[in-house]
Amino acid sequence: MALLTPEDLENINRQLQEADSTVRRVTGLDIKGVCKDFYGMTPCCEKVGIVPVTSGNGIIGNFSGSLHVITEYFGFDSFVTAMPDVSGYYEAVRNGARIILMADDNTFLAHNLKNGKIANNQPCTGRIYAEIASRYLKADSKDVLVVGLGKVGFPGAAHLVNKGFRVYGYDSDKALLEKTVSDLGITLFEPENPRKFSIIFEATPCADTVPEFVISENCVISTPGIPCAISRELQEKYGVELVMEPLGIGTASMLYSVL
Ligand SMILES: NC(=O)C1=CN([C@@H]2O[C@H](COP(=O)(O)OP(=O)(O)OC[C@H]3O[C@@H](n4cnc5c(N)ncnc54)[C@H](O)[C@@H]3O)[C@@H](O)[C@H]2O)C=CC1
Ligand SMILES: N[C@@H](CCCCNC(=O)[C@H]1CCC=N1)C(=O)O
Ligand SMILES: [Mg+2]
Repeated sequence: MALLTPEDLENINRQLQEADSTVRRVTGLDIKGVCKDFYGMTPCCEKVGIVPVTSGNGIIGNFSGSLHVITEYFGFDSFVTAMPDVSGYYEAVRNGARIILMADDNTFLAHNLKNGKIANNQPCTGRIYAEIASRYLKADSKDVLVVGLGKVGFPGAAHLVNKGFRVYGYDSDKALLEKTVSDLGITLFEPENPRKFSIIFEATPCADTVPEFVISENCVISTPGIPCAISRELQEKYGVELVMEPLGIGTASMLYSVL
């Protein structure tokens, strides 16, 4: 499980603002606008209780604090409980939380206590980054390259198929790639038959997973993957619109999905 580090989350407010301006350039909407359109709901100050969890690798510095900044940025009223774990959950409910946000090393959830809806960060992240990529105003076709078909990438690829895009899929795990190609009916991307894409979605825990020969001028690379899928040098050489942010866009997607 690729866990966030406190460094990934430094100055999350600036990272969110930078990502928001890229999303606005790419789609014509800000992140809130994409979430509203995608989920058909808007928040009206729901109270969010953020509960730190000490299991496994334990509390990650900046994680709860970043969720506080992120929830407020998207118009929610949030608080981080003083206690972690069960005591923290109790505290959140007693203090009027409508939505609980908490994460162990394997699952990061949002649970709306009022309507019973529950969300998992991995599919919510995959879908929202795929949705942003699919709304690229300057796309030259409906062809999309998806690199990484795991817990985040697969739901994103499935969403793009449902939206009628022609998905070319790649994953270093050949067995997984073969299964996904047949399950989703997508096209196997073969690096030996290079071609360029104006829309690329990446969700892997490795750097430099998008090769130069698929990058077209001013293409969008929408990637929750950490570390970054392309080098700063390639980003500048091709004027790539890079939609990449470590926690906030995925969290917004979770919250809107449980409204
Ligand atoms: N920015 C955000 O909001 C979030 C980011 N993440 C990050 O997204 C990434 C993916 O997360 P998961 O889908 O849960 O991981 P996962 O392990 O379920 O899937 C990753 C997939 O990438 C493939 N892969 C690894 N190296 C590759 C390469 N060089 N080329 C092509 N495919 C390669 C693996 O075979 C695997 O199928 C992780 O870095 C995780 O930290 C996860 C959740 C939220
Ligand atoms: N238990 C810890 C949080 C652990 C979060 C681990 N999960 C990730 O790092 C995932 C979530 C989005 C991206 N990666 C705490 O409460 O401080
Ligand atoms: Mg994110």
